[in-house]
Amino acid sequence: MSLEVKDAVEYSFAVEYHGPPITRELPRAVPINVDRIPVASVVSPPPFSKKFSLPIVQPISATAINSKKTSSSSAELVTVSPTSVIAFESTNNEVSEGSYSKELGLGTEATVSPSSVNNAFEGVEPENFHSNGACALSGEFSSDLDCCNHGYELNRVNEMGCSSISCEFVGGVESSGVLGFSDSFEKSREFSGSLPDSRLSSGFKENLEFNESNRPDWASNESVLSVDYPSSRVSSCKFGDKMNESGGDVRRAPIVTFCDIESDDENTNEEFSCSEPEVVRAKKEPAVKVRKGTCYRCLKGSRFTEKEVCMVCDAKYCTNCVLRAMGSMPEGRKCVTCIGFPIDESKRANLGKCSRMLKRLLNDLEVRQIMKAEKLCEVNQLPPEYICVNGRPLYHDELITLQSCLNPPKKLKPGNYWYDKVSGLWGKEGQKPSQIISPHLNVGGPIKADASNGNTQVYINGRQITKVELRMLKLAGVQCAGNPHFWVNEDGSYQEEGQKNTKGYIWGKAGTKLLCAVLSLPVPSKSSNICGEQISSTMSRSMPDYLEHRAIQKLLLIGYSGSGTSTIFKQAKILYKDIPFSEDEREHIKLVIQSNVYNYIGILLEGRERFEEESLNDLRKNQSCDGSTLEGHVDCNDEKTLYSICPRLKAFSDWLLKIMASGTLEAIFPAASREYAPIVEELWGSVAFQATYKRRSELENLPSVASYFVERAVEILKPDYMPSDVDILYAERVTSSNGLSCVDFSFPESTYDDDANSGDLHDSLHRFQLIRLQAKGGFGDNCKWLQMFEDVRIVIFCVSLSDYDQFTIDSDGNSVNKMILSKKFFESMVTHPSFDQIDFLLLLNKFDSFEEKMEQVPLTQCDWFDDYHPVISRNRSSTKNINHPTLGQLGFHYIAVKFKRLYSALTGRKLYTSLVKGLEPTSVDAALKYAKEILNWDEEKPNFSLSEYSFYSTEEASSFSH
Ligand SMILES: Nc1nc2c(ncn2[C@@H]2O[C@H](COP(=O)(O)OP(=O)(O)OP(=O)(O)O)[C@@H](O)[C@H]2O)c(=O)[nH]1
Ligand SMILES: [Ca+2]
Repeated sequence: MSLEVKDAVEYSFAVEYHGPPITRELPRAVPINVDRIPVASVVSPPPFSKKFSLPIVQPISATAINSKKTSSSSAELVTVSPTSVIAFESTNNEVSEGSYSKELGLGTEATVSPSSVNNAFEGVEPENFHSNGACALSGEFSSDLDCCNHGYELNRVNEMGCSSISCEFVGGVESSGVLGFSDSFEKSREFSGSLPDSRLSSGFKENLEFNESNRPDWASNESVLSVDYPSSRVSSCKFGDKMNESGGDVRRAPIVTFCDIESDDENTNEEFSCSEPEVVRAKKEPAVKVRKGTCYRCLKGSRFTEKEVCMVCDAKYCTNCVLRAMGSMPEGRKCVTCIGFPIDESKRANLGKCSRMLKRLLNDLEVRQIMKAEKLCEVNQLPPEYICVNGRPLYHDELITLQSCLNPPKKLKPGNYWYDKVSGLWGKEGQKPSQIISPHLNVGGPIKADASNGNTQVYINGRQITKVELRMLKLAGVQCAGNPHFWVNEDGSYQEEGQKNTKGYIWGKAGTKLLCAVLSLPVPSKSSNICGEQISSTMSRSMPDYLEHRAIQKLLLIGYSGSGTSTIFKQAKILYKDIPFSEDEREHIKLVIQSNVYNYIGILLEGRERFEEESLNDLRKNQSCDGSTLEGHVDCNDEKTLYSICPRLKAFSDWLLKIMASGTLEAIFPAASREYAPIVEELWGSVAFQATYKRRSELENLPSVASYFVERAVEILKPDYMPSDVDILYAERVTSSNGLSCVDFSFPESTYDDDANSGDLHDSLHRFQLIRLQAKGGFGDNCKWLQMFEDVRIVIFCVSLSDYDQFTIDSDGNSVNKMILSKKFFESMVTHPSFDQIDFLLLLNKFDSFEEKMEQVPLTQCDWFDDYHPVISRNRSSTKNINHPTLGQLGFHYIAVKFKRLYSALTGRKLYTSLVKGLEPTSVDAALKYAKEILNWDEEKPNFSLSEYSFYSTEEASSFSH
C-alpha cells in the first residue's frame, strides 16, 4: 500500500471551539489581492555575489517576472515548453505572457480566483481557527500533533514468542492512542526543544500579525507563510519561528546564520534547541493556495492522491497535472514558474531521487536525464553564502574550493561551521569536530577560540577543545595536564605551542581510531595527508550523495559474561560485511583458535589424568579385594588403564599442563604449534584420549564449542590452516581484548521490496554501528566507557536463556545463579544515567540450547522463576505449533514477561524483546533488523508528514487496534 501519507497527515479538520469566550480580536482569513500574488523570492545571488550585499528580497509582480523570463539570457529558461517533457532543446518560444499567467492562475483558465482563494479558507470559522492554531494556513502544525497520536507498537513478545519483527499500529487519530512509543516521543520532543504546541502558538502569533496588518508586501508574507515550512525534521521549527525579516543584508557580515535542516541525523540528542542561530531564507511560495491535499493545478484530489512536489515552492501536483505543471523539467521537479529559482533547502536531500510517479509517467532515460539535471544544474547548487566558515559566509570560489578538495566536508548543508586550517578539523559551530577535511584550504575567516564551544582549557591550534576531544586525547595517551595549548598538524603529529619537538602522533595508535569511532570523533582519512593538493577550478564535482551522509546510528550491545554478545557481534560482521574479517584479522584469529585448541586438549588431558587416577584406584581396590583383574580395563603388570598413554604423549601432556598452569600458553604458541602438531595427531588417535573425549561432558571446564574444534584439531593445528567464518563464529576469545569492539554496517537491500524506489532505498542505506562492550562479571572496569555512549540510539541487552540452571561462584565464595547475575546487571544498566531515555532491546539468546534444556531441567532452578507454572497441554509436541507451544516457547514467553515487568517497574517504559539463536545467522539478522525498526520509527515519527510514501498507511493504522 503506498498511500501518500504526507498528505494524509497534513489534512486536518477544524474543530469547533468550546473554550471560554475570547476577548481579543480573532484572526480572519483575508482575501488575497491576486495582483499582488508574489512570484519571486530572493533573487538568486551568484551573478552579483562579489559586488553587492546580497541577498535582496524584492517583490516582483507577475508581469515583471514574465518579462524577466522572456528576456532571460538562459536559453533553457525561455525554451521550456510546459507540456513537452524532455524537450530540453525545445524549438518554439512558447513562453508568452499567456502561458505564464496561465500557470500562475491569472489568465483565462485561472485555476484560482480571488474568491476561490478565499473559499479555500471558508468553513474554517474564526473560533475554529483560533482553537486549532494555524491549521488553516499551515496544516503541518496539526499534522505534527497527529503524529504523536499515531500510537505504534512494534512487536511485543508475540504469543508464541516466535515472531520478532511484526509491527502494529494502534490508533490512528484518537488522542489517547499513544502506545508503546510514548517514551520515545517524549525524547523527540526534547530533541527538538520545541513542542508542537509551542510551534502552534508562535505560528498563531505570526498569523495574527498577518491578519491584523494584512500587509500586502511579499517580504512580510514570506515570513508569515514560511511558518508553513514543512516540518520535515524535528528541528524544522526554527526556520519559520525565527524568520528574520530584514530584507537586504551586508554581504560579509555574519548575520546569515543557520540552523541545520537535518541536524537530527547526527548527534541526535544534542543541541536541538531553538536557541540555535536562526536562518534567514526566503522561500518561494506556490502561486496558488489550495485546500490541503488537493492538486495545485486541477484542485482535485484528496490527501490520498499521489502527488509530485515542486522543489522550490512545495506546490503538489497529481499524476494528471504534473507534466503540464512542471514541463520538461530542465532543472528537475519545479513548477514551470519556479524554473530559475533556488530550491527550498529542506528539499536538498531529495535532489535526484526520483519518485514512483515520475517513473511511471516517464521512461528510464527521461527520468535519468531529469534527475541528473535536478542534481547538477547550477541554480540547484548550494548557494555559497549559506555556508559560513569561522564566522564568515563563503564566496563562490571558496565553496568550490571546499567542495572540490580531496577530503571535502561530508553532508555540506547550509549552516555555520568552524574549520581548523592547520589540522583540517571541521565541525559545526559550537560542536565537536565532525570530520577531518583537507587542511590549508583558503576558505572562511580565522578560527575562533570558542568555535566549538569547548570549556576544557585545553587548546588545539587556538581552539578550545570539547570535553569529548579531551577524553580522547587522554585515552590516546596525550599528556593534558596544565591546560596545554597544542599545535596539531594534519598528520596528527602534535607539539606544545612554542616548542619545537613533536611529542607524538594523536592517531598513531591503532586503538585511538576505534576510540574515535566510538566517541564520534573524526580521524584523518588516508588521503588527507597529501599537502598542497591542487584545487580543481571546475564545478565538475557532483553534489555529494546525500545517502552516504546519513548519520550513523549506534547500537550498543551488552550482556553479562557468556550471554553471547561476541557471537552476535561476529554474526553481524559475517552477515553485513563483504569482507567480515581482514587477512590480518584472520591470521590473528587463527592463532587464537589454535591456542584455544591446545587449551581444550589441555583440559581433556587433565581429565584423562583424573580418569586414569580413578581407574587405577578402582583397579587397586579390586585387586586388593579379590586379586582378579577388571576385564578389559587394566593390564596388571604395568598398572595401565584404558586412560594411560605412552611416555612420549605423557611428556607432552605434562609440558602442556605446566604451560597452562603458568598461564603462558599464548606466549608459546604459535611457534609451538608447528612443533607439536604431529604429537597432537598421535594423541587424537590414541585410545586413551578417545576414551577421555567420550566422557567430555564430565569435564566442567570444557566449553561445549570445544568439540567443534577438537574434532578437527589435526587440521586446525596445521600451519596452512585458515579459519572459516563459521570457525570464527564458534571461536572463543576472538573479539577485542580491551572489551570494546565496533563494526559499521548497513542492512543490505531486502530482496522482497517490490520496487527499488529510491525513496525506500534510504532505508537500506541507513548506517549503523554495532558497539560491543564486554562485561566481565558486570562492568566493573568498563563502566568508565558507559559515559561515552551519550549518542547511542539503542541498547541491545543480551541474556543467555540457558543460564537459568547455571551457577557460578561470586566474590564472596557463594554459589549464585547466572540468570540472577544477568538480571542484576540488567537492572544496573537500565537505571544507569547514561541510558536514561534510551530504548532497550532485550535479546533472549541461546534459545536452541534452552529448548533442549527445558525438556530436562525445570525453570524453577532459578529462584527468580519460582512462580513458573505453565499450563501444559497434554498433546504437546516438540514441533512448533501455535496451539501447542513447546516447553521452550512457554519458558521464553515467561522469561520475557519477567524482564518486561522488571523494566517497566524500573523505568516506567516498555522493553522490546526478541528471541535469538546467536549461532544462526537468520536469527541474528532478524533481531538486528528489529532494532532498526525501533529506531526507524523513532526517527520517522517526528517527520511523519514529510515521508512521501510510507509503509504505514493510515488504513493499517486503524485496522490494527488493541
Ligand atoms: N547453543 C548456543 N550457544 C551459543 C549461542 N550464542 C552463543 N553461544 C555460545 O555461548 C558461548 C558464549 O558466547 P559469547 O558470544 O562468547 O558470549 P559473550 O557475551 O561474548 O561472553 P564473554 O566473552 O564471556 O563476555 C560461546 O561458546 C558461544 O558459541 C546460541 O544461540 N546457542
Ligand atoms: Ca566471548
